[in-house]
Amino acid sequence: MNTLSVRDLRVRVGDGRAAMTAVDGVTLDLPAGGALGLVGESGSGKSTCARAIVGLTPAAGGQVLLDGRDYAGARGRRLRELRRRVQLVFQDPRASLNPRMTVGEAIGEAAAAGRRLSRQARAAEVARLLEQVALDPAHAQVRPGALSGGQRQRVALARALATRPDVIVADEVTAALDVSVQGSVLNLLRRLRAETGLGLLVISHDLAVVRYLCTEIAVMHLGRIVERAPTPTLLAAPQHPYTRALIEAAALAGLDGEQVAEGEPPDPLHPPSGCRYRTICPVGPLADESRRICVTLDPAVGADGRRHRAACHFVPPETVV
Ligand SMILES: Nc1ncnc2c1ncn2[C@@H]1O[C@H](COP(=O)(O)OP(=O)(O)OP(=O)(O)O)[C@@H](O)[C@H]1O
Repeated sequence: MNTLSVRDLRVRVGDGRAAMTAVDGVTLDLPAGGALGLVGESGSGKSTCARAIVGLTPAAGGQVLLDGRDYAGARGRRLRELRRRVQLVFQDPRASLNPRMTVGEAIGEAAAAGRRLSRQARAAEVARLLEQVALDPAHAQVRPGALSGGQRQRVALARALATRPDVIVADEVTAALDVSVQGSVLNLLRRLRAETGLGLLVISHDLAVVRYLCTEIAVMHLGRIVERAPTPTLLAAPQHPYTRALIEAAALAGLDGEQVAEGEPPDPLHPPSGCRYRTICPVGPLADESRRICVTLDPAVGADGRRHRAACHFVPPETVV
């Protein structure tokens, strides 16, 4: 059974001439206790997707299902329930932790949301959560400004755990940290998942991060999922040219896929006309785009050598939802 299922999610951002579809029909499934990675270069729409899942950005269409119940467009009590069950942890905990609250107050407030806890029970819960993220319970007395980046991220995770969520959406949670502490936060996430049975949706531009944490990876490009497969399969036998480019770039950069090797990412406001993968397509650029022949192995679109349609997607066999 999937804890979290996202169906055909669409999100529009920006206004007027700058309006664009940042998330364009995304479908994802996170099994209970599973770990799914969402990778793609900067601007591909990963964070917008995460924000829409927890209702921070309105969806223009689609469903966000938790145990089969749709929370897309939820308000009031249902929105609070969604945000209790799906916790979003951001790249920069300074932005999400109130600098005026002590660590204990921030975690205690989350722990007490929606249930009655005595002062004593709240303090005990804060201490338990701090221990769970490998911080000394004495940290409850300090403010976030007195902590290191790695410690702050642990506090953000403790606060997320305080609501007893089914899923944590970890959006670039190690990107702002020193390399020396990135590993310990990744280990913590892995341990928490094993200990608590939490589902993890890991959002990162860094293939090494999702490879380490996730059993399955979905690749996002210009607002769409272009490929999804179990981690070893995706890394060993990528089907989509964009996935291949991402993996090649990661190999060049020591498995950090920040920049696809083919140059600048396309401008999402003005996506390429015709086939959006033509620059990385195995066929290569064609003078006359209307004559592009699809060489994918997917019998529905390419094995018979039919032409690409104007906005054709590369559809690798068996891997795309
Ligand atoms: N509120 C907004 N107003 C206008 N454009 C937006 C807004 N939010 C996101 N976008 C645009 O939507 C696209 C997707 O952005 P998003 O942050 O989701 O990508 P991302 O893959 O998470 O990249 P990054 O890792 O750099 O954050 C980008 O082109 C971005 O500029």
